Amino acid sequence: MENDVKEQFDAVSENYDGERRKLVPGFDDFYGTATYFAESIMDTPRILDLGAGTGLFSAFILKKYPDARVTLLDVSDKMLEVARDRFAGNDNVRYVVADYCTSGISGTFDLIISALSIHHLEDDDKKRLFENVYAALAPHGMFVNADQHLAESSRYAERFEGYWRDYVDRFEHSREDMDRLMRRRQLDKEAKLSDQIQWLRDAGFQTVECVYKHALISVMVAEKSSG
Ligand SMILES: C[S@@+](CC[C@H](N)C(=O)[O-])C[C@H]1O[C@@H](n2cnc3c(N)ncnc32)[C@H](O)[C@@H]1O
Repeated sequence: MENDVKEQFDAVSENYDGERRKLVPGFDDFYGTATYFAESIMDTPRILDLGAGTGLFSAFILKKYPDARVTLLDVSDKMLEVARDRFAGNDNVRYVVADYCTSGISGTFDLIISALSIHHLEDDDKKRLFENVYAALAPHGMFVNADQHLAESSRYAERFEGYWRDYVDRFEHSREDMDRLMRRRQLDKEAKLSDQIQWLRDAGFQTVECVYKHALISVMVAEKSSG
C-alpha cells in the first residue's frame, strides 16, 4: 500500500464523519443493508473491522451486537484516534494500527467486516486479502465487504463517475475539502463486482452474494460454510 493512503486519511480524520453523507450516495441504505446482513450465530461475536477508520461501520454493528468484541484495524493512527473517542468506555473494543495488506490477519473471528477500504488495494492484493480473510474466519464465519466497485463496462465506469460527481455537487464543500477528496479519489483502485465474486469463491467461500448495489457502491457478503 502506498503511504499516500495513510497520509490522506491522517489528514482528514477530524472532519471525516461530518463529510460522509455528502460523499456516499445512499449512505443510510449502504450502511443499513451491510449491518442487516452482517450475521453471526454468536451473541458476543468476535469481529474484525478492516480499514475501520473512525469506527463508522463498527458503530452500526455495535448497535446490533452491543456485547461484540471488536478489533478495529487501520493503517491511519489518526483515524483510529477518532474511533477511540467514539468508543471510549467500551472495553470490548481494541485498536490495531497496521496495514492489513502486508501484516496479514492474526486471530480468529466470527465476522470480518470492511467498508470503503479494500478498493485502495491492487487486485492481486485484494485476492490475497480475501484468502487471508477466509483463513481467519471461524467455520461459521461471514465476511461483509461494503465498498466501491468498478462498472462492468467502460461506458458505465464513466456514467458511475458522473453520477458520483453530480451527487457530491449537490452539497457545499470547501475548496480545500474538494482538493483533498480528488487527491484521495486518485488512489482508488476499484475492481468489478463480477471479478470480486470470483475471487471470493476462489478463496473458498461457499456462498457469495451482492446484497446491495447503488451505481458504484455495493455490499457483498461471503459465508465460509454453505450452512
Ligand atoms: C474511506 S475510509 C473508511 C473508514 C470506515 N471503514 C468507514 O466506513 O467510514 C478507508 C480507511 O481504510 C484505511 N485503509 C486503506 N488501506 C488500508 C490498509 N492496507 N490497511 C489498513 N487500513 C487501510 C484508511 O486508512 C482509511 O481509514
